[in-house]
Amino acid sequence: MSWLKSSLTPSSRVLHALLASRFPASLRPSANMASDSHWLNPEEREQLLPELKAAGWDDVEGRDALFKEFAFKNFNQAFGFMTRVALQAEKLNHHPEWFNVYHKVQITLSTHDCGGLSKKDVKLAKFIEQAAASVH
Ligand SMILES: C[C@H](O)[C@H](O)[C@H]1CNC2=NC(N)=NC(=O)C2=N1
Repeated sequence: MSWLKSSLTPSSRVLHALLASRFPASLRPSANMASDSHWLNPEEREQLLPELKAAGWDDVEGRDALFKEFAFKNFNQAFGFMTRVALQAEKLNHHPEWFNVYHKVQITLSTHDCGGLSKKDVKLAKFIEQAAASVH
């Protein structure tokens, strides 16, 4: 990881230290830069996560994951939303962890393959936001 530290800018070095303190090395698998399913590095997090946080996605205590609860007018709207997300999840081969009770849908996003957040989670979260916004 020393190469990573030396290439970090001061701000991302601070973020890296924060991440390192929050996620022990055993939980930070080696970054597989080959695909969108690699663990997001500090720079990618600085770039990609603020937009989702502003939309209401939160960190999950003790996990490198994102969480958001959606509330719709009724169950039909909630389930229609879930159906659209489910079809996109299949297309992306990237699936949410979710819970639905009546008009509410709770969604947690993380990438099993890397043990934390990846670009696939960001991509799915953005689709989820669009799907929720188009429910009338
Ligand atoms: C074998 C298959 O590619 C994997 O199980 C896919 C499917 N859906 C997935 N969904 C999520 N959230 N994380 C994954 O790592 C993942 N991997």
